[in-house]
Amino acid sequence: MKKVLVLPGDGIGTEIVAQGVRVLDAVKQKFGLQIETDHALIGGSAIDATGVPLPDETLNKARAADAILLGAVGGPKWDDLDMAVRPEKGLLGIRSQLELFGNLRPAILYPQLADASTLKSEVVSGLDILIVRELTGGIYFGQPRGIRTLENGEREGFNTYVYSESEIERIGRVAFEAAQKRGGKLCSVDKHNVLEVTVLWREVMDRLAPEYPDVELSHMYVDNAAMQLVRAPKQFDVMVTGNMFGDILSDCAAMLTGSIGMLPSASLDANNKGMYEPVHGSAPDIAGQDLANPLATILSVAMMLRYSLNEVAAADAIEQAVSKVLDAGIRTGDIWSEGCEKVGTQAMGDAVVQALNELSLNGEDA
Ligand SMILES: NC(=O)C1=CN([C@@H]2O[C@H](COP(=O)(O)OP(=O)(O)OC[C@H]3O[C@@H](n4cnc5c(N)ncnc54)[C@H](O)[C@@H]3O)[C@@H](O)[C@H]2O)C=CC1
Ligand SMILES: CC(C)CC(=O)C(=O)O
Ligand SMILES: [Mg+2]
Repeated sequence: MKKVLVLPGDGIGTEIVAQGVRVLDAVKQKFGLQIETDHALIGGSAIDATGVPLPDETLNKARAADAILLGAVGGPKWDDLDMAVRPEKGLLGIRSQLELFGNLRPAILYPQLADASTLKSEVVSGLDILIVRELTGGIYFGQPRGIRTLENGEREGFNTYVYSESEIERIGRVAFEAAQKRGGKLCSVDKHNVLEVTVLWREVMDRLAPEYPDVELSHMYVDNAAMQLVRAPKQFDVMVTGNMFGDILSDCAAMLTGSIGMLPSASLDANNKGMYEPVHGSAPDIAGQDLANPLATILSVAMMLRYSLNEVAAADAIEQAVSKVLDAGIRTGDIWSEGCEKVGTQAMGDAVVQALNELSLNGEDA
């Protein structure tokens, strides 16, 4: 029996994870999977219930699980330097405690959503890129950090952008291996002209390259990468970058696919144990209104089945069910376009479950 820990979190986290769990239950039934789920608190809801954003009980359950499904954390109620996500706590705490350094963020445009993309369809049609983001180091974790008062009474805030060679090498290997399995192109994104840490980053990527002769490595500055992502995104296959640049570039890539509500992610340790979550946050502006798009979370369940639970057929079935729902013109508001049926979070979950149930086990319609 495999164990999945479910961490709904805050805001829309509870709404979207509920749909993800329904879809997981549906594939369990369809494929006879032996997977048990348990729930725990994280983020603001954990602060409210226990006083801390990452209770020991949650961390212990996470360590014992084969995979974790997370919604999102944080919100204005806890936004004292976002207590719910801070590195030593909450979301960044669980990522670093479990050493989930390898963050895979695929940005795929479903052809049915070409109209929802912010770019012209000829620029994005067929888009399929993978952003590999280092997740447990870099400026989000570097020490020292803080806000201090200077002698003149003025305050200054400071953070440290630091990566060791071994941290760069291990994320580099994840990216090179991903590129080998995909289109054979890897673009490493840095700010080599300004930041010493990324001089080292580039050096390590170059040093790894001869071990992967089937991968064509290139380098790009992050400002240009942001521009190229919206100018000609199909030039990219796999992109690898540090924690903060990857955070920003993946939200940018999200809009190429129509909405941030479409982007799933996997955060993996060295043994492919993983936490799976949508790329977006807790969206307090739409929380509790049945407006959130649950597809990023549902697609994260598919990634969980593929990467950590080794249930590839079930993962494929979820992705096919999502595609069928989009074929049928069913859309949440964020991906809606003229002529489509606008539905809420729960109805989108209903539609995916129904499409799954209608698939035959060899992937064709029943
Ligand atoms: N992984 C996580 O748990 C993350 C947590 N956060 C936290 O979330 C809170 C809100 O952060 P924001 O910067 O507003 O980012 P956000 O990603 O929560 O929202 C940005 C915009 O995208 C929309 N949006 C996000 N997910 C959506 C979905 N599934 N369907 C439709 N629309 C969606 C929101 O309504 C909002 O207009 C903050 O407390 C932040 O710290 C932010 C990013 C990631
Ligand atoms: C706390 C943030 C780093 C979360 C976030 O924006 C992300 O992981 O994409
Ligand atoms: Mg982000």
